[in-house]
Amino acid sequence: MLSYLHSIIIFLVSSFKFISVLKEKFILKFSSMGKTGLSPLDPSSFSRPELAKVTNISINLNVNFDRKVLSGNAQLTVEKVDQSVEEVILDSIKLNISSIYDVDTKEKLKFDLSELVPEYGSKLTIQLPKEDKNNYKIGIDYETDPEATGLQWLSPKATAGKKHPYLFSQFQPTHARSVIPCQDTPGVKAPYTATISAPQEFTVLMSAIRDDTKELHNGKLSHFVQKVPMPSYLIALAVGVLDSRQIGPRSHVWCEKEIIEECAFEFANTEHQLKTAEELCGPYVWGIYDLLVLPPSFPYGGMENPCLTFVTPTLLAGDRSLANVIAHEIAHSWTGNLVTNRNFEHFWLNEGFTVFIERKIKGRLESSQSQDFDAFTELSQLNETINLMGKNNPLTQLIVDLKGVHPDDAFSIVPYEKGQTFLRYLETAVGGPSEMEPFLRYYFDTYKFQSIDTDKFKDCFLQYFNNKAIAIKDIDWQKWLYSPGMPPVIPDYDKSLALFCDELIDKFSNWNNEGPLPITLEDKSQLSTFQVIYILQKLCEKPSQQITKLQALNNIFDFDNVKNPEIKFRWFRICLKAHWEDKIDPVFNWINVIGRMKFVRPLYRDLYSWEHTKARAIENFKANRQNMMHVSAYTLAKDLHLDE
Ligand SMILES: CC/C=C\C/C=C\C[C@@H](O)/C=C/C=C/C=C\[C@@H](O)CCCC(=O)O
Ligand SMILES: [Zn+2]
Repeated sequence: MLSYLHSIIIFLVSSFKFISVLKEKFILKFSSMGKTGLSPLDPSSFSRPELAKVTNISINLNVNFDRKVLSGNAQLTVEKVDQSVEEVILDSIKLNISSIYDVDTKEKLKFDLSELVPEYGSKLTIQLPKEDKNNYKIGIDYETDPEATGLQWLSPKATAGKKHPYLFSQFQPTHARSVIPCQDTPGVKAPYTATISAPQEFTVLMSAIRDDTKELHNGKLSHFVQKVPMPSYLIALAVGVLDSRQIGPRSHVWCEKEIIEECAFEFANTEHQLKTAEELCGPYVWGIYDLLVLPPSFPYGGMENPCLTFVTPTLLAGDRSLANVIAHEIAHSWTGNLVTNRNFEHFWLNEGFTVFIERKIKGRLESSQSQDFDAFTELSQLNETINLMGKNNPLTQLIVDLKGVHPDDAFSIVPYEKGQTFLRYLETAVGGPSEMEPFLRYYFDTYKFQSIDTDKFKDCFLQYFNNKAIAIKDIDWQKWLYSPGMPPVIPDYDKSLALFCDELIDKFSNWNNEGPLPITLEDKSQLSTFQVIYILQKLCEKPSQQITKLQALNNIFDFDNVKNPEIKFRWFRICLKAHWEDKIDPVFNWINVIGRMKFVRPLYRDLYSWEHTKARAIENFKANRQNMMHVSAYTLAKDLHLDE
């Protein structure tokens, strides 16, 4: 009787398991997220790589500056993962597709382009050739829309040279689909090749190794190869009249000729940073590490496009003080580019790790005090951001739910700073850098060329440190990963570089505006750029200051004429908070030139929240939005409540 019962139980359990597996397979295969058709594995993509996946991308495109379009074709190698499927699903936004075919047989293939879902694009379903084989080569002839969200077409007047147009891309998070029909999810990695034809005088650069350039009678063809599999968001393209200068054994800096000297000087330490990163992380697999300094409208500080980091010219402080952004982009060569977040819900795996490594590079090249000082300063910025977003806002969690939320709307410094704080906490728990750094190399080696989620990292960490059961047993993973607001534990950072700054801030705050300002030129001469930034950051977070006090501070620091954008930005914010009318025009002049959202968005928000400048801010945005990249115009419209 007992054994009979036992058999029934085993039968029920295994049937239950079998049904669950079937159910899971069924759900993965047929479910779509509501009416949108977005993937259950990546809420920002229509693609279903778990059924049929793209394993290679090859593009042939012609650059037409007059029409602002790229036209040509993409050839995708597709592998069936589930042998029963008959189609492959891709992402696209406003691609004008003329034909889809089997590259080997030239047979036309049926396809269906779904209705456009704003910001996500259209699901492109392609019927695979009937022939049963492992790999299919699908050709797609198409051209991009002049408003492609991943491209910025600049008129000559928006460049330094003022003579030639310029084109650059920014594909992260989901804009590759506006240029290439592809599985636009970081869960899919593929090598790529590209042949780009452009007018003769232009240089074409991509996030790949350029292996050939052919002069044609009416232009030139540039050919690129990226052998390392990478996600679509790392494909990048720039076309401009460019100059270059070698800055290291594997590095050139590219930019317009007007700023080549400045760029070569500013980024002269790139090879030191690369070597330090390799000591920390392991071999650099991408061959070359070039930098492209873009025109000022580029929306981010830097973008880690493999082989060719894109950077904003706002890093050109003249004193190499902002080179930490280069350390950040170099660190991405491992964190993000080699080991990649499976979808953008796990973006902290890309960015938290990158900031953590960036600061370690700084620690080794400068000092552990400056490494901690950066973390401490940014903690203050994190606090400001979380207050703005709301302490209970689910988007302040490390792992976020992006169902129905576009990644461009979720972006903030939270995954960066809360992520690095978590890693610092883990490092302390396991016994410090001498324990954590070998683990990091093990982690990169274990997951190189893969896309992973947080569970994979957690498993790897727990398995690696299983000999430290007592040390790691109190880690509250749930709280760190899923609770909103500030990090649950703030590390005990070295604050020695903050002490003198805090003294000066107190002196300034306690000064009643009578007698001389108790901060002198001698005090100023003792401060590093980062200490000045820290002081201004703290003043930004305080209630508004009296304009006369700010004038006195300006007499010492000459903030009005400072070149460093990190200083200028915080100074402008303090001035706007004080309702200092003289500063309104300089602020508008600045935000009409630079496009880096880190600076432009808070300044627009400040202008909007001051009744006196609100209407002008809206009017100014409307007049300039056509000169902005899609992501900037899209997010600013929301900041200014114009999307309601
Ligand atoms: C929780 C966040 C969820 C999703 C965000 C995913 C992608 C964010 C997307 O909007 C693209 C980000 C691109 C970032 C590129 C560079 C940044 O590191 C720059 C940081 C700011 C700056 O320095 O200007
Ligand atoms: Zn980054």
